[in-house]
Amino acid sequence: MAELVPPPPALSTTDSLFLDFDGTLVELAERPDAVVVAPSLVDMLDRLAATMPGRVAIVSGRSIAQLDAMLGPQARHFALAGSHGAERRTPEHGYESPEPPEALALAAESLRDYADTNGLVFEAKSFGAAIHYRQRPELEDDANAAAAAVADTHGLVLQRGKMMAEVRLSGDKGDAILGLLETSAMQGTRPLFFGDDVTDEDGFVAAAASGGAGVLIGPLRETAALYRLESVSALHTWIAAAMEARA
Ligand SMILES: O=P(O)(O)OC[C@H]1O[C@H](O[C@H]2O[C@H](CO)[C@@H](O)[C@H](O)[C@H]2O)[C@H](O)[C@@H](O)[C@@H]1O
Repeated sequence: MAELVPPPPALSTTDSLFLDFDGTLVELAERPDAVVVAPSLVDMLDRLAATMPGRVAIVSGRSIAQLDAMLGPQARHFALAGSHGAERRTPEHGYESPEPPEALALAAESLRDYADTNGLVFEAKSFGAAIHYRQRPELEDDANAAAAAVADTHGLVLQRGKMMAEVRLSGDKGDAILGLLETSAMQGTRPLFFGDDVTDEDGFVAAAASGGAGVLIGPLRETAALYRLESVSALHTWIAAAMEARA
């Protein structure tokens, strides 16, 4: 595997930034609700959004409600694609989402039962539900099989993630990025997508196909990303340097 270099810290008026949340902007935690969002990070994102009006987006597996709760009112200053792209909020179009099918609620109930029975963390989301086995890693195969069966029963998509399995609506982060690139602020810009997880690979492919690039956060692995940054804090440093270079 060839090593990947960091992206040049150069931002132009023709760039758009797409940022994954968990493991990219914030460090992973033991539980979904234990993530720490430093006020300094929110302030930095706010300044970034002011530097690149309409051209900063968070693209996350989290729901927009979860992102709002963690980021506070400043989350309104950038675009959000939540629930792996099933819902989004942009300055141009406001909030957009499909009607959640009844199957989602039924699937969530099944996953909650499974999590309760097995001592796993259950996470309810707006367009999906997840079970987390970080506290019981020995259940990885069983939890993934259970989530796969629930997804299959209810016609939903199985999404594997870091120490979790989720059932959700179809679509992916690549679709989310391509959709956001059609908004007037981002049209024709070069997308850079920063992400750490396998769920971010669709986004790396979409960014490259649109003339931009993916940036893998964390250890090197097989990836469609063109660049790599070592860690969450390396990304924070990169954003600060990129803003400084533009100032
Ligand atoms: O697309 P992302 O913004 O990276 O969200 C992906 C999932 O992130 C969260 O789970 C992950 O982070 C948790 C907190 O650090 C961690 O405990 C868990 O093991 C990770 O998988 C979130 O809870 C999920 O809903 C997101 O889909």
